[in-house]
Amino acid sequence: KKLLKYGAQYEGKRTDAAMQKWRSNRFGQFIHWGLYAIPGGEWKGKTYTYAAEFLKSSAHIPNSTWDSLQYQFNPVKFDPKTWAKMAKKMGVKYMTITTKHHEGFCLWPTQYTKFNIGNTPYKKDIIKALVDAYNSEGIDVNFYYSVLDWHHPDWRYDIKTKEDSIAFSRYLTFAQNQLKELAENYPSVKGFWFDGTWDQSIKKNGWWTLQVEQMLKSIRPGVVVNSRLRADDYGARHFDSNGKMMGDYESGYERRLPSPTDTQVIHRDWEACMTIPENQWGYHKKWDISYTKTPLELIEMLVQTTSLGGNFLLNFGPKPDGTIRIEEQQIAEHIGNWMKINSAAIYNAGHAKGWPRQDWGYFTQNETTGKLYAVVFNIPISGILKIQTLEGITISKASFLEKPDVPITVKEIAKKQVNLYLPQQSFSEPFVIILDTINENKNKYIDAKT
Ligand SMILES: COc1ccc([C@@H]2N[C@@H](C)[C@@H](O)[C@H]2O)cc1
Repeated sequence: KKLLKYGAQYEGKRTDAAMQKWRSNRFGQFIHWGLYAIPGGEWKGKTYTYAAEFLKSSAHIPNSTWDSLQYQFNPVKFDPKTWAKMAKKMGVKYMTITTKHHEGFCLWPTQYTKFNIGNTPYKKDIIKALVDAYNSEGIDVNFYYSVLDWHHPDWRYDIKTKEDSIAFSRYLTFAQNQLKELAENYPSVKGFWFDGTWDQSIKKNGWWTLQVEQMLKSIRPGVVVNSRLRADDYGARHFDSNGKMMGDYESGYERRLPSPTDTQVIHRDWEACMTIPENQWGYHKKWDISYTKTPLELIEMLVQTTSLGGNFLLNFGPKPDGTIRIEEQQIAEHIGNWMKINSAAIYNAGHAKGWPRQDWGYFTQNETTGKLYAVVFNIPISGILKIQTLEGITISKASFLEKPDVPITVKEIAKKQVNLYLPQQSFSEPFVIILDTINENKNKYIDAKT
């Protein structure tokens, strides 16, 4: 065990109300919006297939050229209420917005750099507009902030010389001032999502990452900070050199989920963030240059994440004119229709402890009432859902969440084994079954002697 000054500050899940709200939200909308939306993955007539928010590096564009995009940023069709209403209908309870991505352009009128929304034709504070619109729909707002900054002259990837060290300490002061500004000027912010913290320069300054976490929590008590901000005394990230998670939730699942049988993640808070295309966070003019996930795939990811006690953050990349592309609107609507019927299995729900992984889908369990849900994606040929129950428990009743009066026959066939006989009907969407459980009659079954 190492003695750490900048390691994990506490162990186990936070139990305060703010964290319980963050956890119970479960489903969030990620929004990546910045200057990169303007070229949308294309430069000088060439289409770049790598992530559109990385076009500056993919196309080797110098700062002077890239930064002048700010004089073109004018989302004349931007209406934050339209975005917030779409998000509400989709069923998200929180939204995470890029206040500043790696390009260094700030969507709020920061006093610490001119490279911000105030110096664009649009002028207005996009962050304030989004916070107000989403909060008025009852949706919590978190701020994504990239520590990595391609624009700022004092950014360093590594600290090799005295000059690097002097410049980078100026950068760390700049970044901390911006974060203080964000925490103070937008008091309803509920969390900070840090990115761009993988370089040596940050790993050599773990102290700063703890200082920032502590500063944010003193300005905004209850605010939630992701593990990706944090580096410890030895440069270990997300988990300190003693294996303890830093920050309030693990944010290592990016464009991937834990396996459905990963029993590690259920012990901590975590969040998976997901693109709809294979790998595009910012707007790309060409939607189908890669595979794009279907609503059903995304719903299954949301349910799988919930079943493992995590949050699911689905990304949208708005267009430079301020509208949401039609493909994303259609996916949002499909997911929203599903959530309207089935959100009881998602909101304030989490891992159903002790219930083994099943082939037909996932168990989720309401954290307050203990109500147990089976979310079905794969109906067996037999039409019988075979359920292996928790030790000592059996199922007394099963009913469809959407149509409680449609009977589902329940038959206990052996110890901890129950059959649910589904009605002969076709299902076009994943569906939820509420399971009522009782203690099983212990000596009803005889185990074989072997
Ligand atoms: C392969 O390196 C990277 C670096 C940054 C990212 C950023 N993290 C995501 C949350 C997006 O912001 C993406 O641009 C992705 C891959």
